[in-house]
Amino acid sequence: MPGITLMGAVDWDRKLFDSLIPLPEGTSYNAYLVRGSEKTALVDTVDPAKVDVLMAQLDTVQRLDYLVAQHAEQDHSGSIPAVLARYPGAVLVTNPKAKELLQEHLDIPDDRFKTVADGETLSLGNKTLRFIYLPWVHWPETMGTYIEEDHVLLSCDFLGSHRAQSGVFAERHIVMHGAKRYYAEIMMPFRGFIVKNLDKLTGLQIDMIGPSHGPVYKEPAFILDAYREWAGGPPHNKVVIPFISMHGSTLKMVDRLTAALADRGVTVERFDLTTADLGDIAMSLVDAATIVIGTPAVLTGPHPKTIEIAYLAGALRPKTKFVSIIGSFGWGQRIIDVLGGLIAPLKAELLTPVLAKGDPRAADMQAIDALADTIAAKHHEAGLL
Ligand SMILES: Cc1cc2nc3c(=O)[nH]c(=O)nc-3n(C[C@H](O)[C@H](O)[C@H](O)COP(=O)(O)O)c2cc1C
Repeated sequence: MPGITLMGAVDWDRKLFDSLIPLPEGTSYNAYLVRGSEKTALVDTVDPAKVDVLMAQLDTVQRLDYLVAQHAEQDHSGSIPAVLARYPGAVLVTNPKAKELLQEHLDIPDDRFKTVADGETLSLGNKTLRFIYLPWVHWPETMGTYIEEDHVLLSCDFLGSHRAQSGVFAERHIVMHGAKRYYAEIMMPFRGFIVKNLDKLTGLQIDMIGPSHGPVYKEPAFILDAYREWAGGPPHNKVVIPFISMHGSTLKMVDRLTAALADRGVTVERFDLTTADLGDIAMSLVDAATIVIGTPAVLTGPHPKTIEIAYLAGALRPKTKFVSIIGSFGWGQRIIDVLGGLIAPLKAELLTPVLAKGDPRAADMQAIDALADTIAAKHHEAGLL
């Protein structure tokens, strides 16, 4: 797009995001240079680990009038101090909440800031930046920048993807995996805000979307539609079973439940927590109607690997309607108390758990079949099956 240049850094080698979720396709930190007839603005910077890449790109930019900070998180804001030091006359443009966070995180002096209101515009001459607050996608201060003359939306983390690639633009079938993984980990807890922010964008003509991670969308409709479905659509006729088994008893119950659900027309996605990728589990949770956690008793409670996943599910708050727990114990346990508390934020209905003492017997397997019956009936009642 004339006058708008993608800058920033592609991070092919980063292994984890938030020191938690694996990045099988890498990621990128996008900055955008917008040159108007009178002024030049840079929108966002890069993770400090890549500051040299951005600085080399800026060798072609003699004068920078504005540096726009859409988001105070360090993977976009961490190189702001270096850019401000290079351009002593540049004004840091952001919203009041982001200013507060930037000062707390990066100690930027007060006199470098200009704060903007929701909807306020900033003229660069023949290009006008309109700032659109997009709160809670995924911090309280996040905002986007709409370039009015070009109908381009720089959407911040909203609508982004974890994907490193050599080209600028997104290909739908290639980007969707990284976009859904990104949504699941970063955006899903804020589903209500996502729907509101999508509504806020509906009046705008948007011909192109430049997110802060991953490739640029030349045909933005598909990512907007995907977000609408992920955040606001109904869950699918699907049960996610994250499980672990030390000696095989819980595994037998998981196998039985998988088969019984398949017989009843319910899709199952299983994750053995000894090897499963947290990002894959998070993606699977996006549209799961039901979660069943499988665990043996370990040191009174559930296996620690299932504690992590129950906590994560509770924190990510997918649109899950039903939950249950299956597993095996030896002599005494508090599995339901512990896991039940962790998944409580889901506000899902707890279907009667099945815990076998030792190796599961016929009665335990019948209880598993009954759980499958209940799940199928619940999905049917909810109009999913
Ligand atoms: C390290 C360890 C700790 C255990 N702690 C408990 C416990 O606190 N309470 C209990 O009822 N069973 C406990 N057990 C027994 C297992 O829960 C039991 O053997 C169960 O059947 C194992 O299921 P699995 O075959 O799916 O691993 C423990 C087993 C192991 C190996």
